[in-house]
Amino acid sequence: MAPSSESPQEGVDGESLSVFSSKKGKAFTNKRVNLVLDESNYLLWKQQILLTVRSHKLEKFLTGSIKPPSATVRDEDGQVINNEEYKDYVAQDSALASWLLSTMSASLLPQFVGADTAAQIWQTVTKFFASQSTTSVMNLHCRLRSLRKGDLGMRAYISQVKEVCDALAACGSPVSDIEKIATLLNGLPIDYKPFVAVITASREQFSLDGVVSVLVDAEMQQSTFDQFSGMAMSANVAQVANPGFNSHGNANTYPRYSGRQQGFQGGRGKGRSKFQCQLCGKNGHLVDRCWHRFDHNFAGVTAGSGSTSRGDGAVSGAGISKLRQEGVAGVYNEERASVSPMSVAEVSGEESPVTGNSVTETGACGPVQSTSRNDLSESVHVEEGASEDENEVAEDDAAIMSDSTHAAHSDEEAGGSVHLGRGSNEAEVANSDEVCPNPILLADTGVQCINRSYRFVYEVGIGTLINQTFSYSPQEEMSKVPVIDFSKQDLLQSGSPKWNSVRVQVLRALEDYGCFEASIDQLQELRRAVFGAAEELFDLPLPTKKLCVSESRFRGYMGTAPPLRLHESMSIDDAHIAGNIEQHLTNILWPQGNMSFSKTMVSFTELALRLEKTIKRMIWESFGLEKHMDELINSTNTNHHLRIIKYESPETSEPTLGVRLRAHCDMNSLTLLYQNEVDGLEIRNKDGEWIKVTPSANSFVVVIGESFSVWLNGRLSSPYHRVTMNGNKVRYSIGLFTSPKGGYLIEVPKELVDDENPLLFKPYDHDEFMAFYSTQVAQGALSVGLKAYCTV
Ligand SMILES: O=C(O)CCC(=O)C(=O)O
Ligand SMILES: [Fe+2]
Repeated sequence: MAPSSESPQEGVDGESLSVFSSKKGKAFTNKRVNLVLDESNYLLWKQQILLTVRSHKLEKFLTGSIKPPSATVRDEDGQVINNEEYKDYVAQDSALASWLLSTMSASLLPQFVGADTAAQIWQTVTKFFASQSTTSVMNLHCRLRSLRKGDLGMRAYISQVKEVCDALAACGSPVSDIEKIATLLNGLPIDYKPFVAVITASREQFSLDGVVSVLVDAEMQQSTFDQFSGMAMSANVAQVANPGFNSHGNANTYPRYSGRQQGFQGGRGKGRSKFQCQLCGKNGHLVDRCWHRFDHNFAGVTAGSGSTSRGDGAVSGAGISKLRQEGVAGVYNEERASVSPMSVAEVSGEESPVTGNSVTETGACGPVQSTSRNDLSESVHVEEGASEDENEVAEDDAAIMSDSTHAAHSDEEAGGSVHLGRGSNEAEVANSDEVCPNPILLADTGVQCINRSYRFVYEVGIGTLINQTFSYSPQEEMSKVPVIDFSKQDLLQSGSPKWNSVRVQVLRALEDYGCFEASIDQLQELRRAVFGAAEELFDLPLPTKKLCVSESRFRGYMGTAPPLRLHESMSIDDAHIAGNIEQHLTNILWPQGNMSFSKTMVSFTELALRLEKTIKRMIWESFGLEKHMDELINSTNTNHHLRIIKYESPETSEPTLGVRLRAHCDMNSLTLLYQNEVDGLEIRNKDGEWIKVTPSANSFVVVIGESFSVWLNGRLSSPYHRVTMNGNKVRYSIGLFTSPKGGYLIEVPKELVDDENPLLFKPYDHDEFMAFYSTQVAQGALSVGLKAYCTV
């Protein structure tokens, strides 16, 4: 006979009742939080408690909004009997109350004497900290106002601001995002003025995370620029391409430009929609730029998603499954899921969380003279300081002024060894008889981590998987650009196992680094001749070299300008066209002829071109764009620009010791670089660390450019790179830079657009963009980079 309540369902809803079972209560009391409440950590404690309690649907017990059922009920005979539901209620409430007390430090416990229910305890704790807070609210506000960055690192400074804001929130005096932004900006040194101006003058308000992102990048730029004596910080502004704003207030005059503020938040990958922070769950930034990260304890919370975040930055519960579902590549573990502080884990191949289209690390460096079309077609080298001679470029300013978009994302996957099976998609792989990748691996450290191959299969859904074993070691993976062997490329047939195997590696390398080393045996045979020719060229008298001029800016000879003579280059457009090298280079420099020079450079160009085509084809195939192949190949068949660069050995007294070519992204589609034995190229990885590229004698370094990234709707990103040199040897490098041909509209293939991956970029003409870009730069405006230029 089921007892009926004396006052049936009073204040008790069925759903809540369902958790009253003592069984569940028991499970709940076992739930541990890793933080003990003391005088200093109320906010963190409260977060954890609330999330845990909510996940058990017991919040009403805390707030007191649930009323206990009647203690007695009448049975069918009208006899008063004890109400089982009441007993359950008391059991549950007591379990919660005692659990709450167990999360408090002993010094606080006396405050709770007499508080018997969860609601009473909650009230007491809230009051206690509120009353404590009132005494300190004023102090905290004063402190907030007086915070200054000073010599603190940017992250430490942001952490301080956050701490005080959190303390204020804990005292019931929350600080709005606008106030937080104002505080952050207010405490910056004068050097950051240009950035502050950009943020405050932006038509669309920056989000807090956007500001954090800008500041973190600004600091990095600052340190890059510190290496250049006498360089005005304001010069950097020109690189802060925040759509919708420029120093002349006229960036939006360009008709196709949307003016939407997406600067500082662009990024790499599939689509804005998935660009979601793993910590706070908000869209538009990833965890490394999340305001919530800036706690001492790396606290963060995904309130909306119901995941619990702990003081050590752990993300658990729903957070884990969310990360896993989305293929986030941070190292995590079921029990103690921690996202590495520096891990800007790629959420399904997201676009750069860091700088998007806005902040470049390069920095503008003074006026650019030419504004004509075709002036710049790859990374744009900008002069610092006026050079008297049109053909002379201040050496360190072969500084590159590109619409740099940096992809600071980090896939920190620890390793294991994976054997890929066959299958056309994830499901097939899973059903395959062959070994299929496991989504979770156990790394050497014993920590579970995401298996990159699994994610790869899942995301790319490639048609045929190759039986291949990949082994991962985190150290190796993050410290060295991948090397891919193309030596048998002539034997490679699209679709052959060898081809597919290389293709997989290419895609992965580009996803992870935006570049790789392509080793190709044939290159070794050309090596001596190539660098002999380069030496011969730059050894020519200056007046002879200056004979090589071009209508295009940054073509022909660009020499060094005093006082620093550390960089010169010779460039030729359309190097792939038969006879161009001989006609426009050799015959000018050596009127008497120089067959061996021509032959060497032609052979080199041919080899590079073959490789370039192979790589492009592989990329398109990886994204299922085969049917566009002819069109795509055609559109990039021209505009192969060959540049031979000489980096003079540094002089020890030289103030800019180190950086020879500033950090930049290439704006063209693909760059192939070949260097002599003197290393110097560095690539910035997803963790923001510079890693040395030490290519072998038979390797090209292949770097993806912005244009390709746009074409692929943001699927791959162009990496920052730079050249640093400290030795006493001369460095030569030769680059083949491929750009889309002018007059051709680069349009994102419809295969790359769907609900998950909305169209990010409008069709654009590369030459038109370059003309627009160089005009902007010449005007000293904030440069709108390629992605901002054609963003939807
Ligand atoms: O010399 C090198 O290795 C890099 C050159 C480069 O990045 C460029 O010219 O865009
Ligand atoms: Fe470059």
